[in-house]
Amino acid sequence: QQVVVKKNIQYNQQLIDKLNKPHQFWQTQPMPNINEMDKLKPGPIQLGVLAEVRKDPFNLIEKYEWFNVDLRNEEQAQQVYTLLKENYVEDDDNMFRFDYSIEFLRWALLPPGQYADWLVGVRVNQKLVGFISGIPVTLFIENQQNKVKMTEINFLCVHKKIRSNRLAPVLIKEITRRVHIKNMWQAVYTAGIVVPTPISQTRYYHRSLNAKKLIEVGFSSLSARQTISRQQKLYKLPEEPKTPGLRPMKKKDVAQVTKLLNEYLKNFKLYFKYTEEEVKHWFLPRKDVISTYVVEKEQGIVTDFLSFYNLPSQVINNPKHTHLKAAYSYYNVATQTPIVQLMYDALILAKNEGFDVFNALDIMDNDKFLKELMFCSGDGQLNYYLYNWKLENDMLKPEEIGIVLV
Ligand SMILES: CNCCCN(C)c1ncc(F)c(N2CC(C(=O)NCc3cnc4ccccn34)C2)n1
Repeated sequence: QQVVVKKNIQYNQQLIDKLNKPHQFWQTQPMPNINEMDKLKPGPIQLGVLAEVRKDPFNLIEKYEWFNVDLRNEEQAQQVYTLLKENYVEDDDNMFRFDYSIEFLRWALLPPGQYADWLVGVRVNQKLVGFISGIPVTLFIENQQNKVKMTEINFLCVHKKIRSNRLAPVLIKEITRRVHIKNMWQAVYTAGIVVPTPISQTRYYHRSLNAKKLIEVGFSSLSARQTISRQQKLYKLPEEPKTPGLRPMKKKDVAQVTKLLNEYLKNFKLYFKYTEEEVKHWFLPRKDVISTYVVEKEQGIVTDFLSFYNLPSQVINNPKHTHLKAAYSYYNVATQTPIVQLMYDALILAKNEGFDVFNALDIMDNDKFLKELMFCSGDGQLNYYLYNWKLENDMLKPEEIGIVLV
């Protein structure tokens, strides 16, 4: 009886702390907060000093230990897969949870130049209970002069059973230390939640490909006048794409795709510059992970390409379906084909690959096709964050964002 009372007091105290000092951890970090926005000048907020970086890992509570995950090792990859499958991001109504596959995680977390100690795990008795990842990127911020080598952070996850042990802040501090040791002082990341201080608040849009399934899993709902068959007719797509010369990307297209992509991304205020090596990694088709199609004209000239990645969600206790098959718009460059036509073909290709829904953010030029192709605005908001960097005007519009994080 005493133990229960003690636990409740402790829990209530934590709630009171949260209400009194929200974002306790984030207030200690170099992120511009409201009142100092005006006096900070654009660029790094704190200048890092390599000599001052802690050489040893942060302390963990009793029995917990740091563990560098080797995703190439089948058993360790399984452990990360299971931790995420059971404990990663869910929607607000806890109906869906992301189910990133092992092959997807190898694609997302083993790019060229990756560091072995940037896939950070925490274990208790050989069981993985916490994870956070970083990959090296070169980000252009607001102009060509700000070319910043930094880390892209993702997949922060703590096992449901040990939440509020304050493990997440330690995972963030530890990966920050491992990035600082490499003499890098900035980071870029996204999250569905709002913590200090977003640089852009983007929205998800969804295009139905399999209306019946979306209703059966509760992703979509029918209003009074709507019926399933009317919805199916409304969202019906042709069997085959329209654009002549549209075909899966091959190795021989890498040089042309690299040129098209780097040229296109210069239009935005936040973008990566890709080497051919990186284009090979991020765009060459991988079954059930990434699909990329190019438009080849006469003499083998590639004028456009489209790409989308495969991120299924587990449907939590649904009698009929275990998964929602979702394709997510990745990067699309249309220099000759109208963007609406190119993306209409993307919907047809995704439907033919078996997807139930096609998701896209309102970033880059996406708002040029979202309405016309009957995307619906979702409840999901995705916030972009830059760690230790002050922008010229604090915020960027979604259409100024040129990076997609998976
Ligand atoms: C770097 N990482 C960012 C990507 C993580 N991504 C994809 C994400 N982050 C926050 C979201 F709000 C979100 N949404 C997609 C939209 C959506 O489909 N909402 C219904 C739904 C179906 N399955 C799930 C699983 C989790 C959350 C919502 N779900 C909303 N996507």
